[in-house]
Amino acid sequence: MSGLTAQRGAAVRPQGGIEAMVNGLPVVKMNGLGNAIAVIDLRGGEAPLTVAEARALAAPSVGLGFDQIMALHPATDGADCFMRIYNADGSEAGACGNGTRCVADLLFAETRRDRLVLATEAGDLVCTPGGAAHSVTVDMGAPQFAWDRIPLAGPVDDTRAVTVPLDAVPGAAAVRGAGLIGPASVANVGNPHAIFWVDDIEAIDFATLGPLLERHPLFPERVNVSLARVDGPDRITLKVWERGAGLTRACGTAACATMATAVRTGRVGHEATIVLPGGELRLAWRESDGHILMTGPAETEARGLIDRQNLTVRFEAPRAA
Ligand SMILES: N[C@@H](CCC[C@H](N)C(=O)O)C(=O)O
Repeated sequence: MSGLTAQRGAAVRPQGGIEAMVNGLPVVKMNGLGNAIAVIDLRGGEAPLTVAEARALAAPSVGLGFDQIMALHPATDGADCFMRIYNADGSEAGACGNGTRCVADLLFAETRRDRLVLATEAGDLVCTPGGAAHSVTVDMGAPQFAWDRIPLAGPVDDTRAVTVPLDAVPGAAAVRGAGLIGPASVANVGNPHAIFWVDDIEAIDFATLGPLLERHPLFPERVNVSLARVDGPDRITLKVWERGAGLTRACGTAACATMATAVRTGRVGHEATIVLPGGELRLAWRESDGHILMTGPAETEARGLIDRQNLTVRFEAPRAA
């Protein structure tokens, strides 16, 4: 069994690769370019995770160490499953690019199919194999740019260059490198993103500025914040402060939003490599339908069972090589 398997008395869904077992919820610890993902299977009809459960599972003592949980629920409208996405702070998100690749990688193995439709609150995502082993291509849909779809706090004519006044945030203007932050390009790719185009990413104290920008009053639903440096007509280096998770090794949706806004502002062509601290993603903005295609890896680290009563995790012993 290649999916999220676990040992318990009786499998509820013997056909499934991600089987709900009677003494715990199966969980797979994965990563997409170092973005830490926990995939939890609730397709047996178990109750959705609560904010408190998601937060408790994020505690370092539990050992899951995730940036996001992808919780799988029964499919609706013919999709292969419905995904609810939780950040480490317990908040829910409409999209997670790296997590979607992780789920698709598990379900490719479980279903032996090479096309999956994964439903989210923000829409259906079509996943296909990305070429190399455990590489996945996700059609992330069409990005939105209207101010009220980001959303922003008030009308802005040109969302390609939005001024984010630092004096609205106590202390922000004094942070090292804050003066290097110009207007942001904003986009919603199932979740909200602000991309600041900079020449020197490392000159900015992002660990301090990131959380201040995430909660800037311009963004009523908070925002994922990226620092982007254009290295050439098909290459961008990116560092991301994620809403609800902080600095992560990679953020798939940030790469998608960066791609869309970079094309929109004439910075790159329709295909590019986005370089994140955890590695590279291939991005394409398809002209025929305006959809963003993201290709990158998914990696499985460990499988285990969650005891939902006590919110603890027991990992399977690693298999002998
Ligand atoms: N890591 C993700 C994005 C997860 C959600 C985000 N933090 C939000 O709250 O919108 C990705 O790979 O896209």
